[in-house]
Amino acid sequence: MSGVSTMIEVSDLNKTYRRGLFGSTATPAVSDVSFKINRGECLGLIGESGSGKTTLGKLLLRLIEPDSGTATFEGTDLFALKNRDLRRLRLKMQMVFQDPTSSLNPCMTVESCIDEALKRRGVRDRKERERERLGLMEKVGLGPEFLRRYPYELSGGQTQRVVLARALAVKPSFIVADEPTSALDVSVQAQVLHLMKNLQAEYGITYLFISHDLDVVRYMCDRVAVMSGGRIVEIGETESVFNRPQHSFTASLIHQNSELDTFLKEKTDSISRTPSQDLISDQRQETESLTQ
Ligand SMILES: Nc1ncnc2c1ncn2[C@@H]1O[C@H](COP(=O)(O)OP(=O)(O)OP(=O)(O)O)[C@@H](O)[C@H]1O
Repeated sequence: MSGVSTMIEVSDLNKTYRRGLFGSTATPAVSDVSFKINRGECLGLIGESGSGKTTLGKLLLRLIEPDSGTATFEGTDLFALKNRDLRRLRLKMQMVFQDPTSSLNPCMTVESCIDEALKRRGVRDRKERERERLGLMEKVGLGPEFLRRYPYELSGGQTQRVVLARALAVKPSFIVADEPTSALDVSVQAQVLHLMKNLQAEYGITYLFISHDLDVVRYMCDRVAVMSGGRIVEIGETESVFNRPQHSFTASLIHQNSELDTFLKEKTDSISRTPSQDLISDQRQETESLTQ
């Protein structure tokens, strides 16, 4: 593809969690993982629970350290960075977690949360921060009145919007979104996904989008990587992976998803049909008995 440039390049990344005396209990989480993320794209990461998706996201943000392997971010060796250089790079990378409520400090108002992020970016002027705060709130679809609220005074969807505003405050170029909407109601989920897509288009943000929900991944992502047992078993354009999976694991994941969809649809249909049909037939019987 012409005009495609690499933002992140990962080679042979490995991470094993160790616990117990001298690390006697080992859980391999990421094994020999290599892939690229292009600038401005949304790369989806799917796979069964425990396959290493979150660990991979955390490794890319240097929230945890790898055992071996390399990763570059815009050509810079990610794992060689220290202190100030690492702090500077961290401003370009943000993470949005599944549970928005635990992402915000409960003792800080929305205003202080966003203000802190702006200060971290080095915006010294108070008036300038105030202007940016209002602009960010508008971008995520929240009025200025929300600035005075504490996290416990927000709904799940509003909290995730604040989390996005705070992430945007540092002007990131890369966001790891780990199940960002799975704790939200379906209608709110759609609004937040739509917002994330708009923000991506407006700011040219690159996403690593981790999700169990294949429909969400299909809507959001340009390409998708499939993880199983700590390895990436398949990576490609989203539609081609969904329509022509190359790996048996991907095929079974898609199959399970469509079976689940059918099951849930049948359940919802029967739940929404049964009471009203019962009610109609009850009413019919009542009417019939009244007219007899
Ligand atoms: N801090 C930790 N210490 C020890 N083991 C861990 C730790 N975090 C994760 N693991 C283990 O590493 C493996 C990969 O976990 P990870 O959270 O990356 O998977 P995941 O694909 O994101 O799962 P899920 O979809 O359920 O969130 C799992 O076996 C998990 O139990």
